[in-house]
Amino acid sequence: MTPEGQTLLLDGAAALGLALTPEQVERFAHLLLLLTEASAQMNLTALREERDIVLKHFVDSLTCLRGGWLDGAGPEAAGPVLDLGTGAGFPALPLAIMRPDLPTVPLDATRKKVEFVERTAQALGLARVHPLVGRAETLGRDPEQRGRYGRVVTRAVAALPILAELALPFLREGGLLVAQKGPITPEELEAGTRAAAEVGGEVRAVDPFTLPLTGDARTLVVIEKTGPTPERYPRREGVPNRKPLFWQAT
Ligand SMILES: C[S@@+](CC[C@H](N)C(=O)[O-])C[C@H]1O[C@@H](n2cnc3c(N)ncnc32)[C@H](O)[C@@H]1O
Repeated sequence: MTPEGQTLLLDGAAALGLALTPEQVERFAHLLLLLTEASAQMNLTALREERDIVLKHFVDSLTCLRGGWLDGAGPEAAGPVLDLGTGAGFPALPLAIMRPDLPTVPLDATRKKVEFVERTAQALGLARVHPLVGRAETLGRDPEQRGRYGRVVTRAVAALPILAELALPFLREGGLLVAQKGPITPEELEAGTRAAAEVGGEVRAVDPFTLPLTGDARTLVVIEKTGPTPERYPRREGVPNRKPLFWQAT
């Protein structure tokens, strides 16, 4: 990582109230190198410039720590953290760099992305990261996965009603979905609120903010699992996206 990239990382994290240790900066630099090398070989992420990766992947991922919603996750009684639709490992890998104590499960339907996340977590010495390949619709019905997690994080994956249907089955009651999104319309929020109620959840917080240094609009939406998810959810693969609950697919 160039000195300019390191300054952006430190400034962006500081704007979120996070002071990075030299070891964390070193791990982010290593992640940047591995991501850049792998992106030359396969279609992992659209971002190629160091500035974009640092701000729009690393700092953006760290915004899942806003509000302290992930506090309390991790111990056996609270349950691990699932990153639903992790892609090249966002937010899971930056989160694990900040919180190596948290058992974190990055999940994605695309095997080559999950293999990249697994190799990278090993190379960075992030021993509590255990990636999983598969569709959320199917894994959310697997008795080993359903109700296993204390938190689900998810960034840039789907509209809120779809996320509610895919994520809530994985959570224990009292667990939280922390969804990192761009700007959210009142219609999407309304549909997400109704979908959450349908699958056993309630919206706890809607936190609009701007991404440090870029000024891009972001929203953190937090949904608590307040009751059981009915057996019929999630619906079979592809249906939540094609026919989102209470929402017109675009
Ligand atoms: C736009 S990418 C975002 C990746 C990453 N979260 C990020 O912010 O860079 C969406 C990812 O979600 C995954 N995904 C979408 N729907 C999924 C599902 N139903 N089950 C598992 N993975 C899914 C896709 O394979 C893709 O890698």
